[in-house]
Amino acid sequence: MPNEQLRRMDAFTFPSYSIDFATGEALFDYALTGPDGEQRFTEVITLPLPAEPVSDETAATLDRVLALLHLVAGVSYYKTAAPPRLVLPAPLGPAAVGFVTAVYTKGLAEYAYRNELPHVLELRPEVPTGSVPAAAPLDNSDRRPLSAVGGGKDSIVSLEALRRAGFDPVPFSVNPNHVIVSVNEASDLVPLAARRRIDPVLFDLNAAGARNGHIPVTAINSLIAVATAVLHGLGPVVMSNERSASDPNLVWHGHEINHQWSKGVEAEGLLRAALAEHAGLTEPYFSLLRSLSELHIARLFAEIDRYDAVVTSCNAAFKLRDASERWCRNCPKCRFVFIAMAPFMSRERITGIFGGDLLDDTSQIPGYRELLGVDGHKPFECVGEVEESVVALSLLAQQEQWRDAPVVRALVEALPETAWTAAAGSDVFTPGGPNFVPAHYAKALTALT
Ligand SMILES: CC(=O)N[C@H]1[C@@H](OP(=O)(O)OP(=O)(O)OC[C@H]2O[C@@H](n3ccc(=O)[nH]c3=O)[C@H](O)[C@@H]2O)O[C@H](CO)[C@@H](O)[C@@H]1O[C@H](C)C(=O)N[C@@H](C)C(=O)N[C@@H](CCC(=O)O)C(=O)O
Ligand SMILES: Nc1ncnc2c1ncn2[C@@H]1O[C@H](COP(=O)(O)OP(=O)(O)OP(=O)(O)O)[C@@H](O)[C@H]1O
Repeated sequence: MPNEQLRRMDAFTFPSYSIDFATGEALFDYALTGPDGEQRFTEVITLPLPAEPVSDETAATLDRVLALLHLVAGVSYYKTAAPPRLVLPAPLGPAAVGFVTAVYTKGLAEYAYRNELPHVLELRPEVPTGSVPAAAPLDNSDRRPLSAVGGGKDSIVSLEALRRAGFDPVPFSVNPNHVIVSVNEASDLVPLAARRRIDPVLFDLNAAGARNGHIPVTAINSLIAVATAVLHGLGPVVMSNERSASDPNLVWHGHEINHQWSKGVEAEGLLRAALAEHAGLTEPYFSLLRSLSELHIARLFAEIDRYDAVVTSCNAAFKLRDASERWCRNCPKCRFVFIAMAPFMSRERITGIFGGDLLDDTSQIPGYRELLGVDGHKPFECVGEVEESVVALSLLAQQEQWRDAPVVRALVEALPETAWTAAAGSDVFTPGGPNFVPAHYAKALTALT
């Protein structure tokens, strides 16, 4: 469909979804409608099937989770046109409506900002009137947790914390690539995996110049994980989303724009509430690392060395096409993770993990100036707060192995006195802030410290 017709689309709708229990294949249908006709999309998500037949109770709970996933996974297709109307297919309770509204507004906020589409920030779904039958309550909180693995340092810290505390976690990933497969192999745990196939029509529309941008992918992966946990009779989905993920990058038209919104604590609370209301799940999902800063997590990661040859946090390694092998060593995330890990490792070890020494490479200085708040705003990437980068730099400046590295020297000179004062009083190693970690899981983190 030509781009001009896409831009005249009036509504985004959700015609149907279904699951085939013989294959685990779930189909999610979407439609953009407008004066020039309709553009349909189908996303296919294949869940791993359990060995035992699926009971009616499990199928009923799963159906409720898939109903939420259907709504949330629509963001990838909505964004090609950004029509003013978002028309939900069935009545929905207030918590679920609140979650879906936030996913399309706050989750698409960076997309709205970059495409200059302020109406997206104000989008309100049209919800058919009617009551929603109450879901049967399901408390699986004492079962083995499903631990989401993204291949980076954070999920490795959670996996090891859960294992060492005796929770016997099941690693789980959506579309595991070679990095995730290697991390799972290094863990020696038996993983579960789901497959997600975006409708190829989307790539054709992108190539033809359709609107594009960042989407709240963690919300989608989270619901696929919850669906898998329900299907396998497992316990809570354990995420590794840190405290700093809740911090916005900037404010635009009075709205916070946060690249990592669906990793933040607000999204976590809204998803939990939606799952409780719509699917009856009492303890479905939480982030074990929520109270920790990225720098703190990097320090914990340094205590674990069995994943050094495989750990990869760089997003370029997770592209659907033309992915990098491991760290690209030239993006904000590579720069941030390097400076966050460096204070807690030998120079030889971190150079081995990254395949190079970023603090020996002066072309990295402009990127580090952004991370340190000297230039521009916090990059639209999964990076920690400015304060965390400043604290990391101050630790490096005190270490013989790092203080004369050319990038460290240049950055130390670039930072104003006020930044050092802030770093000296920083609480980056003090856990804090709201979290949803159940009481009996709190010991998992102390197992690592
Ligand atoms: C890997 C990556 O960063 N991708 C972002 C990038 O996409 P790009 O075009 O360079 O390559 P692909 O990832 O192969 O995607 C091709 C197109 O497919 C569409 N698409 C992809 C995944 C999806 O779930 N929905 C989609 O619609 C999209 O049109 C792609 O162009 O740039 C895109 C545009 O800005 C981003 O949308 C891609 O981001 C992925 C969805 C992605 O997985 N990103 C994560 C690495 C990521 O950003 N994680 C955040 C968490 C944020 C959150 O709130 O969940 C983080 O680490 O901070
Ligand atoms: N493909 C995936 N399948 C399942 N969960 C994922 C996937 N990718 C990321 N996640 C989860 O989403 C959350 C955010 O991902 P993120 O990339 O920030 O984490 P990470 O890979 O563990 O660590 P890092 O921040 O070092 O990259 C984490 O809980 C992670 O486990």
